[in-house]
Amino acid sequence: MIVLKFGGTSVSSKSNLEQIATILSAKTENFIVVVSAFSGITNKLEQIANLSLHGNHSILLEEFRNFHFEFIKELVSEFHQIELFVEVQQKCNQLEAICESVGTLKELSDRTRATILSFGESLSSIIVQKYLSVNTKNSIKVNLLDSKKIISTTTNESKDYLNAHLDLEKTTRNILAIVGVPTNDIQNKNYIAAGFVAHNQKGETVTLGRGGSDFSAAIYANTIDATRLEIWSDVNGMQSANPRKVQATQSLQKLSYKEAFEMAYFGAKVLYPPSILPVMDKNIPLYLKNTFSPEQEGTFISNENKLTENKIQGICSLDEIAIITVSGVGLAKQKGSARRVFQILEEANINIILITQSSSEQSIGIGINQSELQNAEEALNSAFEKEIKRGLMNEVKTIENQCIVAIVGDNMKNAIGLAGKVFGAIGENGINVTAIAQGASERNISIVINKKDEEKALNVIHEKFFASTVKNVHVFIAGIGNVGTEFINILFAQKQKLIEEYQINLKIIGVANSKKMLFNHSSETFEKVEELTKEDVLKFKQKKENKNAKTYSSLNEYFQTIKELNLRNSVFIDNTASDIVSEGYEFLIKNSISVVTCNKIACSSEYSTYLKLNKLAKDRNIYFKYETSVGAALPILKTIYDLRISGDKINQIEAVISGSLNFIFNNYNAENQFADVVLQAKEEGYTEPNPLIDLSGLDVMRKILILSRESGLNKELSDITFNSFLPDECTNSKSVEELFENLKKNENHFKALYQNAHKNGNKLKVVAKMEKGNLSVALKEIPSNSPFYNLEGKDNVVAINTNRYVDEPLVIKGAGAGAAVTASGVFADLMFIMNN
Ligand SMILES: NC(=O)C1=CN([C@@H]2O[C@H](COP(=O)(O)OP(=O)(O)OC[C@H]3O[C@@H](n4cnc5c(N)ncnc54)[C@H](OP(=O)(O)O)[C@@H]3O)[C@@H](O)[C@H]2O)C=CC1
Ligand SMILES: N[C@@H](CC=O)C(=O)O
Repeated sequence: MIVLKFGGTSVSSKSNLEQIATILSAKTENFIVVVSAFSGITNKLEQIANLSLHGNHSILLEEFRNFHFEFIKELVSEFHQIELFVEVQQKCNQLEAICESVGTLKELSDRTRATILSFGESLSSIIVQKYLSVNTKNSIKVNLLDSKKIISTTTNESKDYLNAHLDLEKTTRNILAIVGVPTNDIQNKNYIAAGFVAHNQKGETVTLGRGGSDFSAAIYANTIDATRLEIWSDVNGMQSANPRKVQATQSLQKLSYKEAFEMAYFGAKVLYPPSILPVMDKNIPLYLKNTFSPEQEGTFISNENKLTENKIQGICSLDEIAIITVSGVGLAKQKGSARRVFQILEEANINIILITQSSSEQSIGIGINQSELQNAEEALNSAFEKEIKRGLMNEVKTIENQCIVAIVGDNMKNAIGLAGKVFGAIGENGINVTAIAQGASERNISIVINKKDEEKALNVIHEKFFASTVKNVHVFIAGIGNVGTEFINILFAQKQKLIEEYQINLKIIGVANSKKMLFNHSSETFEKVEELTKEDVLKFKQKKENKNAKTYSSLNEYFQTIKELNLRNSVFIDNTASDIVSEGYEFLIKNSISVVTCNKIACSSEYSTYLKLNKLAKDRNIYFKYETSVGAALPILKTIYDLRISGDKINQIEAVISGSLNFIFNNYNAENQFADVVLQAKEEGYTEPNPLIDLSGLDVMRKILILSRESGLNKELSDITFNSFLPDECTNSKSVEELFENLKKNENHFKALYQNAHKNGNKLKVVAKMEKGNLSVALKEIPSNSPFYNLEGKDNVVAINTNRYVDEPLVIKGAGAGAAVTASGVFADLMFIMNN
């Protein structure tokens, strides 16, 4: 014989009941069907109970009656309706009488509440029984078992009416007396029973707790030694996490009883935790199935705890948690002190969800429901009043608005490094851990964190442990000019491939330019943001109308929004040349948002800033990446890092590291004008937004400064020796237009520089040097025998001498400017972060 339980949603429409009839008629064994109240009915009964205290229950009671009447009309023919109408009317009369007395006495005890709540299942079981026996397609005769009479509990204390304790022995006798000892013969004796309801020793109606219909079904299964228990709901079994909070969850095909218990206890609503024990007791296989997709495998729960290779089976959470800490020297080495704490809480009727104790024994952390915090605090402070006065104990400390994230899996036991991986993942995302608990079984690691980080933590851990889960990366961009646009092109060109081959989904969540920011949000509060499409971003770049594009008063608004969105795996990309943007890095990194930048300003400002940003990122286990700040996508910083980490020492660097200046001096000749060549370099995207930054030598100075710092020197811009090749008039230009005017005016100066070099058979190049701890930048005439002489177009070259590269330098050479190559370097930095 088998037991099946159908939840509220499964029994709440005619088509659903047809589905149930089809499922039942396919069964080859006799069965007991346990049903919940129709969807929403138990909540309605709760409201009726509460309103009856003030005599205001009539309208809802009428709704309750009408709902059942209407549903009956929909389900069965007129001939069968009368009988059911009478049943409903009788029950409603009883219910009304109870509510009236509650109103008169102005007293609503748990005993009365339990009776009121029991009407939902009482009616659903009668109505479903009728439907099953008279529906034309799959008529099934089922006998009604009166759960209220046959499920016995030991309850007689007032607080247990709503959460009664099962008397299994008595219940078994009661059930077997009716059902008989099941045999393998098909006797065509099937039953239906109300879930949730039972009676106590005094014969009063009690309930088995919200979700108790699962428990009822498990009790029936236990008592009749069922060959299986099937719990049918509207989801495909137990999921690896709550699909409302975690994207791309997976159905768990196999779980052990203990794993299922942990998952259910920590919030997996698909199964009421107490239901596990009765089936585990008799090793009865438990199936969680979807009424609306019966062909889906669902979840199979059994005694076997090595069913899957998964180290982690699921991740779940409980919110509305508070942590209360009892501490003081009086706790240490005092036998029974922990017992006293727990006893005080038990006497105050407070449920303890989690416990941690420091090994010094001087503090005990206890996780409880936030709603019980005040009572718990008062109870403990008053019980320990004397000890607190004597300084042996501290007043209890409380932390509110917490949640517990629980990671569950039998195979976590002895899985080395697993906890490290979990804490690494959440730490990298800036999530602070308030408390940790792990049972000796190692089946559950519980982490207490701030409630605001709940979804972030669940998703981060889920993405880390479920291989087929696509990891979402949330990208925030500043700047969609030359480099920024190419970056967008690369990202969208690669997006699908990254999802399919690398399980990484790059989502652009925000973009900003010098005046506006854009997020794809539907409410004013930015509560839910969706990713931006390529079209959104390009329209924003073109400054086309978009109701979501917001003019900010300061870029801090953008930074603040990024922080408040609190999305996991957040990366900020700076594709600007703005100091306002680079000033925000510290804030972002402090909030565990990695930064990728091609903007050189931060790393070439004060040494202390450069150091601080790198240290902050390292401390938070996140990334600050700026490979493209020197030589665009050429792997220069990476090479220096690799050399140094392997114990080498950078002794000298000689480099041409301005793509624009190399291009300009390669293309400037006797025939053309200097200003025109500079304009061409600008138009081709090699110069800085303001070419004066290149021509003044500042760009090259910033780069050699960054190289020196990466090589281990503590240098400032003011330490660099530099002789400008620009006439003062050009250097003092106040705008890009004025610069070009001044370049034209000073054409003779540039021609003279060119002709001098040309006459000597040399080429002009701006060379940066780090030698014996000194930095210099200079425009030089390069003779034809120099390796730099043939450096074409916008190319860069960096020659590095080290302890290992002594006679011949290590040389890195290639395109050192250009929007496309730079964007590819920015993208590579982003991928580096994702892959690490
Ligand atoms: N081009 C190259 O070869 C290389 C460039 N780089 C670096 O790339 C960076 C970008 O260069 P490029 O794309 O040519 O520059 P662009 O001038 O083409 O684009 C700059 C972008 O930054 C935006 N911006 C400016 N100020 C701010 C601000 N305060 N807040 C937000 N956004 C702002 C601009 O917005 P708006 O339109 O509103 O002005 C624009 O979208 C520079 O730092 C450069 O040094 C690095 C290596 C090589
Ligand atoms: N303006 C720069 C571009 C890259 O940093 C250059 O000319 O090299």
